Amino acid sequence: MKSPLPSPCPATVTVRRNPPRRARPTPSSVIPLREPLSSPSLLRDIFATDAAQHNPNNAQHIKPDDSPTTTLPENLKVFLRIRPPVIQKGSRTIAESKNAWPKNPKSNARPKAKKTTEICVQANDDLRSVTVSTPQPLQDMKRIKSEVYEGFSRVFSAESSQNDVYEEMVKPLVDDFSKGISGMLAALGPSGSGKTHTVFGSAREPGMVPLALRRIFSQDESTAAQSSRVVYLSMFEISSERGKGEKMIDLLHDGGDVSLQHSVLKGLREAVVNDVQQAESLIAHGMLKRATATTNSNSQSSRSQCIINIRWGSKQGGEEVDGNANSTTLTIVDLAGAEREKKTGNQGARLLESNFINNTSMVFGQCLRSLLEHQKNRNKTLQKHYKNSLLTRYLRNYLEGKKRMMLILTVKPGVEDYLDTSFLLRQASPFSKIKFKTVEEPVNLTNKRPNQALPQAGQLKKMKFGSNENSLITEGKTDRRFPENLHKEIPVKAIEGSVDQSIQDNDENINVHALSNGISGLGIHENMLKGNVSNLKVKKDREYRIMQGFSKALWNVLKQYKEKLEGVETENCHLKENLANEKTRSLDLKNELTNEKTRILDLENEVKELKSRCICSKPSTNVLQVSTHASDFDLSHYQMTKTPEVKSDILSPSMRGLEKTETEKTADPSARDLVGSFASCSDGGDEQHPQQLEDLIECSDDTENTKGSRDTATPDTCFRNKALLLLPSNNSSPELVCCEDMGTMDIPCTAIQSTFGSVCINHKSEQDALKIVADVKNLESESECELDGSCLVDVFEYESNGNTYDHEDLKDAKTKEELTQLQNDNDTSLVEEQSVSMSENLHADLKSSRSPQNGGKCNHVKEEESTLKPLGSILPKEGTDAQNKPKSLKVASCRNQLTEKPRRRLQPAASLLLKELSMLDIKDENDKPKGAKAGKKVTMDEKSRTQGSLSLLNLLTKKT
Ligand SMILES: Nc1ncnc2c1ncn2[C@@H]1O[C@H](COP(=O)(O)OP(=O)(O)OP(=O)(O)O)[C@@H](O)[C@H]1O
Repeated sequence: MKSPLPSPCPATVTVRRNPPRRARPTPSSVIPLREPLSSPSLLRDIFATDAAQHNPNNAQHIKPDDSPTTTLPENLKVFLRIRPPVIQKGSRTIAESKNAWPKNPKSNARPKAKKTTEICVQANDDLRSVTVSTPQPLQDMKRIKSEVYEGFSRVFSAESSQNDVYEEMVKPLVDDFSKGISGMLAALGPSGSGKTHTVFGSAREPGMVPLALRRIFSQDESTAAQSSRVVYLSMFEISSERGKGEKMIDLLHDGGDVSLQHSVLKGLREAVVNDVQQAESLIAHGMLKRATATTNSNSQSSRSQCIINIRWGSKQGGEEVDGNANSTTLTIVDLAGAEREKKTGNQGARLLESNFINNTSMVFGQCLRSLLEHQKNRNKTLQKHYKNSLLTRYLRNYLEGKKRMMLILTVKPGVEDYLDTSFLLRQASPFSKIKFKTVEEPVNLTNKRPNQALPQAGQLKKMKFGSNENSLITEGKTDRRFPENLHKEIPVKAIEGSVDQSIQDNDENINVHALSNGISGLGIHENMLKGNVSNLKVKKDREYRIMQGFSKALWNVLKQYKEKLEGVETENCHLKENLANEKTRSLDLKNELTNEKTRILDLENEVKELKSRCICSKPSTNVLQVSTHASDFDLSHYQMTKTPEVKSDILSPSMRGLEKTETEKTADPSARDLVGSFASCSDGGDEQHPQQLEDLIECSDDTENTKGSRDTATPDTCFRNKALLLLPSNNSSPELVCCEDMGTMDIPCTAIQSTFGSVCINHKSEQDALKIVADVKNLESESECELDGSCLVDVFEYESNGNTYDHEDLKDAKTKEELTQLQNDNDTSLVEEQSVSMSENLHADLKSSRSPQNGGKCNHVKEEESTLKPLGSILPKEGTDAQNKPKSLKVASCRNQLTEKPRRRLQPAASLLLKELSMLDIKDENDKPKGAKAGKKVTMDEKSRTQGSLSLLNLLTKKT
């Protein structure tokens, strides 16, 4: 029945998966290829075994000593079985027809068998590897022609019989089981691949379970120890509970729900099996109860994981004596087959079942993968995947490599099953590298291990003599039936008390004889009591050691905790101290903060007080008098009346902007329009000078630094609220020049104090300013004072302080005579000195400010040119001969300042002095007119001069 493999694709390759191991296989993993066993050969083997067991000297299978055996590490054996392909034959397949096990009556429907001729899996000649050919449609996509999976202990082809599988796979397991080594065989594979067929088989082709039972019983019957051994059989399934939880059902006994608690099955009853027939009938009974259903893949698909346990027991005096849960067990697991939803088309409850099945298969695989990775790299922790399903929890010891297990993978060879097959092989073939290092205690078939077979002291109370039928497993221990009179607890207690006393006294020789005498009436054999006593002693001793170890461990743990506690307490103390310090610090800081706040408040109050004082006093300082000439603008004509300190401080920076070389001066006609915004403070008093000085310096510096960019910039804000009144010395029209556009400038007031008195002018527009100028000029013309040809201009800067100044006050301005009167009141000598020093300072400043760095040009002036307006263009000209008709003006501060403060005496004095200077006509001295007339005039003038003015004149004359 060979089906042709698909033709190889030239563009594809063959991939070798899981290549053969380099290490030599362990002897136990080498399974000699044998011919299928015939009945005679089986019998021969059985007889050989029996002979060995009969002959006490032949220890081939039975170990004489009771010591635990540590087996060498061996690899997990992974077998692969390829089931025959499904060939449609009527409504039944050939394979199905062979399966003669009783079917679950609930599932009668049969899926449509697909007719298939193409196969994708084929066992290789070495019988240890398999080649999986990629179906033609998938070859181009996967670019793999075929995959070779290696490392199997044996690959069973579709032609292999159940006996072949048994001989190669299960027989060694059963043999080891007979030796007292537990083992487990699990069948894995997709749905319908033949797991159940392999495990249980059919009447015609019995599977591994019946074959193993036959083997076991055939051995048991032929041994001399027949009377001392009992085979217990249990069978249960783990299925999904409506897709939510998992439940365990005892398949051999009706209505028995089983639960797993701490690796111990509760509620599972074992059946004592005496012969093969009984065992097979029990299995058949369990199979009928097993949950199955019809799916697209399998007409009788298992919907649960089925576990069969075959356990060795012992008999004493013709009655079975329970061992314990650790007794040798052979476990065979038939997992439900993984399903693809697409393929099975499951829905509803079936789909939930399918999810559960797939999940269990997945967890099973995860456990083994984790074990493999852990063994490959010990640094990788062994993941506890086993917790994720009931089956893996139950099989934990096997899945963690503590007990020996085998795997049989079943696959379907059809092309349509390629995906399932290749997936399973890829996942499971590496499991063959898993190693087991099992520690097993061999079964003493000749009853040489009474401690395992005999009941323990604690169980004696429960022991009841009874029939050797089914026994109920409770917490892993089987109840035994003892005679009723054993319920008399006095002898039992006497035994226990005696043993306890002996252990306490460390008395090795327990008076078993006395004990046996004490209970001789019960008919219990002395040997049995001896065994029990020694067993009890060992147990007590073990418990004592365990408790000792436990108490030591507990003591160490407590010690560590105590140390930790002490450390924590010390740390706590430190933290508390730190906290206290921090609290103190925070309090100090709070106090400091409060003090600072108080200080700030005090300072604020002080500032307020000072401000209020400043507003009240409003001294009009920094009045600059500038003398200019219409034809030749010369800074030397500018003079200023101001205290020397303030003048030098404030004017110097501003004057720097006025630097200009002589050539440029003449070349630049705008020089005559120069507005020296020699700003000064009028309301800050002496305390505010520094700030304003800074502002001025800033302006000047900025101008120097950003010379280019300032051309297009807005006027310097430093000169906001500043107005300049220029009266040229050539008696041309006075010019009012503002630093900013008067139309937009928000000037609350401008106060101009003329030399004839104090005037306060409130104007908000250019027109107002012009009016003021006109008014001042009128006043001058009306006055009888002599004009000396020089032009006195005061530059006044004010700041809005809320005061209002009435324009009409200008009319109340005092006449020049009144001013002169005031001037006379002043200390003329002081005035003269100050005037001289200021004049000198001014000259010095101007000279120093004319540096070639800025080409002698006044940057500030340049900036302001666009916004400054020559007064000549907006004021009517009153005269053309400036030399003959000099005019004098003064800009004054607010009225309220004048009322509070005495009038400035320096200004009139300075004006007078300047007037005198102008009258001197120093220039004319060089070409002094000859004659008595001229000399006479001079003499007359000299007479009218004061002593101070004379000295000043002398000084100036010397200078010039
Ligand atoms: N090696 C084989 N020889 C003959 N028939 C086989 C073989 N393997 C499987 N079959 C048949 O194939 C059908 C499905 O097999 P089986 O029920 O054992 O699959 P399964 O893997 O247990 O499926 P599921 O996981 O769904 O229970 C059965 O009718 C069985 O008789």
